[in-house]
Amino acid sequence: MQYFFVLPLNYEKIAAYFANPYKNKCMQVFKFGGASIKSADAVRNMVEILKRFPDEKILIVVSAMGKTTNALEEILHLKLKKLSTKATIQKLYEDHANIVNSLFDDHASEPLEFLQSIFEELENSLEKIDINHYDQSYDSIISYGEIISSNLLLKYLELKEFSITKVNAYELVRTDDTFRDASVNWIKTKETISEKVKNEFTNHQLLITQGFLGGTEEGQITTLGREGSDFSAAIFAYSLNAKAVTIWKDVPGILNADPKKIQDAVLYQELSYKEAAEMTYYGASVIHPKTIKPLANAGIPMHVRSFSKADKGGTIIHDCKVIHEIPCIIIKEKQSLISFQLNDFTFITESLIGKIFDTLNKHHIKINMMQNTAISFSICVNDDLHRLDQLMSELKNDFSILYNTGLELITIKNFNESLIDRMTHKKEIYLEQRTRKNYQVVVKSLESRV
Ligand SMILES: Nc1ncnc2c1ncn2[C@@H]1O[C@H](COP(=O)(O)OP(=O)(O)O)[C@@H](O)[C@H]1O
Ligand SMILES: N[C@@H](CC(=O)OP(=O)(O)O)C(=O)O
Repeated sequence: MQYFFVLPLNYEKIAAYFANPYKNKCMQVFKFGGASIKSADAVRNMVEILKRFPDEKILIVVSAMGKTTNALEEILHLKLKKLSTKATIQKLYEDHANIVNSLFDDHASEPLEFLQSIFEELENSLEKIDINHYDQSYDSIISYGEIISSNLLLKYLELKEFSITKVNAYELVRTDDTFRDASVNWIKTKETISEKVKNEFTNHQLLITQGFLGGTEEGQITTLGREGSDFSAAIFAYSLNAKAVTIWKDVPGILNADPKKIQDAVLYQELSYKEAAEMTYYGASVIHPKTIKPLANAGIPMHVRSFSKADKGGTIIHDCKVIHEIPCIIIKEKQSLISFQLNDFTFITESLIGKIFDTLNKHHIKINMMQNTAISFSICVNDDLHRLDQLMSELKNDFSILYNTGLELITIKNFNESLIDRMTHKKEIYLEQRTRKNYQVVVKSLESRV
């Protein structure tokens, strides 16, 4: 008699191992987000961080400076509403020009020329946007933030005599044409990145590239979803089988709650990939939700460290067995609750739910929480007016639709009753769920009401 043993296999992990069995011991990926390059002083601080690693080959992934992406979104929306964009563009230009003048001093003329020409290009691109192709127009405009920051930082790091060159993520991270939420073609991306980047590292200590951006086979720029630069760092690390990724943030690392919202939050020194992925799934905005998977599959550790206290270790996310029992609070803002109902006492059936799911999928809307009753089906999703308008106009003939905006989704892992009381105090509860370990609630703050 023959016996067959069937083992549970993680095919992606095995494929990653065979594709690249040896860690690229000499290179790592650093990601600097908007906050870490928001001013001239912040950029000088970034230089000090890089000086701490003179013997390392580092691929630097940068986001747009400060709140540039929000400003570009505002410019796009003004343009689509046929309102004047002049003042907002001028302010964005001046914010960048002030940083350039402070950083480059006597050498500012060339970066200022670059800045002028790229802002002219931005204005020309704005003339070409097409409301019928909103997502594509969005990517063509919003991508300017990272293109500007990567070029300015390259020039500054050259001035500071680093051995550095730039590679463009929109030529290397190959995606489909799902604009605003592009999917990565991992095989092509890995091929392109390893070829190009290895080549450039033979002559340079540092490479700089844009976070958040990708590109289609046809050369159109795509974006990976808001706050997607952490994911970009993971894409590059995975493709190069880097030794580690470090994300430099304005917090000491990952805490059991956002320290800007919960005063007594405590730092995790280490987290397993699973725990970290779960936190991002529920909406911990410190890391983009797609970041952990490629790193976990390739076994690459990720450090989250403070850019203002670069001597501190922060949090390491890696393959470890630690399971934290302390409560973890995740507050996801800018939520909408949409309820689909039938007015004739028809029950909500699987086929009706199926129709809602198909439409959500078509418009790339992700559900953060859901619940059904006999005659209604409710979903909590991110406030994205453009996508939600499309969803509701497509389903309005089948359902009567109620919706509330400006809500918060609060998740408490390892909850206790006093914490639930604390978190729901002065809040109106719209939807509530609990399992043995997790508590979730959709609320509206009563204090913010007029
Ligand atoms: N659990 C958490 N631990 C640490 N920071 C958190 C957590 N949840 C949310 N945050 C927020 O994440 C922010 C850092 O992420 P983000 O603003 O995206 O950084 P960057 O844009 O610089 O990459 C912090 O300022 C903090 O307010
Ligand atoms: N600039 C993009 C991508 C990004 O990840 O930015 P940050 O690293 O500053 O969150 C955004 O704001 O969405």
